[in-house]
Amino acid sequence: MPDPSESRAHTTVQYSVSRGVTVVKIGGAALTNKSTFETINTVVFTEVVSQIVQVWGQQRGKLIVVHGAGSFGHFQAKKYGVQTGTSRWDEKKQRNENSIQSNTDTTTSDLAELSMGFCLTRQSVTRLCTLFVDALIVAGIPAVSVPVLPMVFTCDREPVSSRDSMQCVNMLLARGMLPIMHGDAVLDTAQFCSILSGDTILRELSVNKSYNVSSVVFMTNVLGIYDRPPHRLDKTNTPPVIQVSDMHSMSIHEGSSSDTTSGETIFDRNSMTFTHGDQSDHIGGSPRLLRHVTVSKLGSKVTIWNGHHLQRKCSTPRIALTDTDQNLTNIVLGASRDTDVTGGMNTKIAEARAIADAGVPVIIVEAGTQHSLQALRDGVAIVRRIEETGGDVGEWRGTVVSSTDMNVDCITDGN
Ligand SMILES: Nc1ncnc2c1ncn2[C@@H]1O[C@H](COP(=O)(O)OP(=O)(O)OP(=O)(O)O)[C@@H](O)[C@H]1O
Ligand SMILES: C=C(C)CCOP(=O)(O)O
Repeated sequence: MPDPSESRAHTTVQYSVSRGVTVVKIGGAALTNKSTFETINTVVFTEVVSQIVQVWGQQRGKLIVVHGAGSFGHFQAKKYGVQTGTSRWDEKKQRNENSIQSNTDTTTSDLAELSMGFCLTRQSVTRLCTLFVDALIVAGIPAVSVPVLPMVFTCDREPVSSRDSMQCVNMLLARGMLPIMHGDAVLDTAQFCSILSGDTILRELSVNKSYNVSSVVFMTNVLGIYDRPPHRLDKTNTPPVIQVSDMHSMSIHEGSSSDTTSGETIFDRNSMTFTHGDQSDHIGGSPRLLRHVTVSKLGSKVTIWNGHHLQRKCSTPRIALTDTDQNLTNIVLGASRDTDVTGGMNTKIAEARAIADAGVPVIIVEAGTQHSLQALRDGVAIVRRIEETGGDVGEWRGTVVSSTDMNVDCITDGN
């Protein structure tokens, strides 16, 4: 899409994006108190804003921020089934296909209800976005909320966006402004509406060739990916177990029946490698933080079935695992919260894998910490160091997901 204002000579400063753009997702688990309806985690929220202010001089024109929903949006989406849209009725119809009962009236009122759920979900996440953007503006950052609704729609929950549709984000970067996007309710061509997770927006931005994305940072409420759920909540939920040591394909079964996006995941051990952190990463001798997850495009034969009842194949995201560390036998992913409609850590790892597959290194780090500040300042340097030292990054704590097919040195650094 041509930009009329770009074709005229003007005196506006054009910010260079030669170094590459950093796309950061601030997870809802960090920004909000996820278990209490529409509440902010003020400590982390304030620290996140402060860290953006600290890096702004260096990152102006090279930073895109996406935030998650946390205790905003998920509750409404769950209540009204926005994530599954009309597909749940199609499923029901299929199951009852021998029934002669007409359901036209039900469908009309159900659609009205679903529409209302769509509106309420959007309003809720917009409220969080307004709080976040307001805080950034008060702190002196030219933050601009960019809704995904007109840019991205989904087809069977898979995002569809054109290169041009995201042109506006590039124009904001070039003008030295900070685009703020967020997970949202979007229109779906097959099932009326759907939910687009902030995690998936990061994948869209990274694989969309309109952007020169050099690194992606997922900030959440834990240090990174652990070999088992780091929180008590997850342990009570019958977590799925991935048998990485198994010679054959492995399967996991999600524990929570109310999570609308969880299902069965099959992992192929031939294309992901894990490197553990050192002993200091052990918390009370239990969960171990993974420092480096290596993704290989080769042999990544993986399938995810979305939804317990749908049993339908989805082309992405795809995850694959390989164990080269003899100490590691199981990776356990906690079932996502009952109120969470976007799949929790499972979705994050799947999207991180897809992004790494596209050649962009990913960092998963705890928001509002010295580790997130370091990742914001120079994520590529962290990835390089991990690649070069095999996992030794000194005091830094987090998980790097990168591709074995990717030469990190090739990522341009204009400075
Ligand atoms: N093996 C694991 N390693 C790390 N975290 C895990 C693991 N299994 C489950 N988790 C949970 O995943 C949660 C983070 O995922 P979640 O999707 O809630 O984060 P978010 O992206 O910050 O939130 P939102 O989706 O609302 O934006 C953590 O709180 C952690 O307890
Ligand atoms: C509207 C919703 C629920 C968006 C979900 O986005 P996420 O929290 O980034 O997964």
